[in-house]
Amino acid sequence: MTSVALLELSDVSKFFGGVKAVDRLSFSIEKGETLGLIGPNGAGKTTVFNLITGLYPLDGGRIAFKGEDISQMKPHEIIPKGIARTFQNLRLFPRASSVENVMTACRKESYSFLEALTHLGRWRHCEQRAMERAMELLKLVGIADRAHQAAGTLPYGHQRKLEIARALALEPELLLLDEPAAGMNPEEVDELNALIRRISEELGITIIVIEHHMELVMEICPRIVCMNFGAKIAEGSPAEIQSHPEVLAAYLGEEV
Ligand SMILES: Nc1ncnc2c1ncn2[C@@H]1O[C@H](COP(=O)(O)OP(=O)(O)OP(=O)(O)O)[C@@H](O)[C@H]1O
Repeated sequence: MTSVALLELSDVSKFFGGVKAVDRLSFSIEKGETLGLIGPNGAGKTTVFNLITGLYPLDGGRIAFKGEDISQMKPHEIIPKGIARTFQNLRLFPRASSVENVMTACRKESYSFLEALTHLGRWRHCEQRAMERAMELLKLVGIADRAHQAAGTLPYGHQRKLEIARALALEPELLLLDEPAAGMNPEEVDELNALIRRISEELGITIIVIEHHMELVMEICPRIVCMNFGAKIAEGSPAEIQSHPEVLAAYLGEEV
């Protein structure tokens, strides 16, 4: 029996008017892999994440998660299947504390309206469990000391880590990271490198990472897909990608 890829994109397309944002793109990722998705600005990378998570309907092709066709599903149907993401433009609740931001994603058990109103019964138990889990995740990403600070007042690098903690609270099998190193200083990028490895190795989560920080991508991703103008132009190991003529041409003037 052949094994089924965790996620498989087959001939996926998305058009915005005359713009081919994603053009017959195919790639797959196996459970446990960390895959890099790179390409120049406007190549279509974020649109790929928006298609995988159901934010946009596909104009062509098919996306399968664990063998199940999720192409027509909405985000609220896809997320519980085990796919979580972070956003290029952060989407935190800025006035809520860090721990509250993570707790919004943790809560899974249900309680009655009356229990919520009175803060009694299952409500108290659920809140306690969610708080403990959220604190564990803040510790994992290295910002537990900022648990009670308003998210919007955190340094930018910390906000990025907080988004990762919130995505992890959904207990995903597949984590999509959209430019996690954006706005981070070199020390924070090193910490992010270690964090992504821990998420992969200790939590066993499969990861696709969109990133312009080439050194980081080359270090953490054994396999990389490179896009340009919506299409895949190369796929391979960091060494193969760095010497690929089409990749070099796409990044003309930029160091890969
Ligand atoms: N909602 C939208 N409406 C219209 N055009 C869009 C929309 N989203 C993306 N596009 C266009 O689709 C193309 C791909 O955009 P996308 O954001 O996916 O690229 P990207 O590779 O993530 O770029 P970057 O690295 O700059 O974030 C671009 O030409 C962009 O302008």
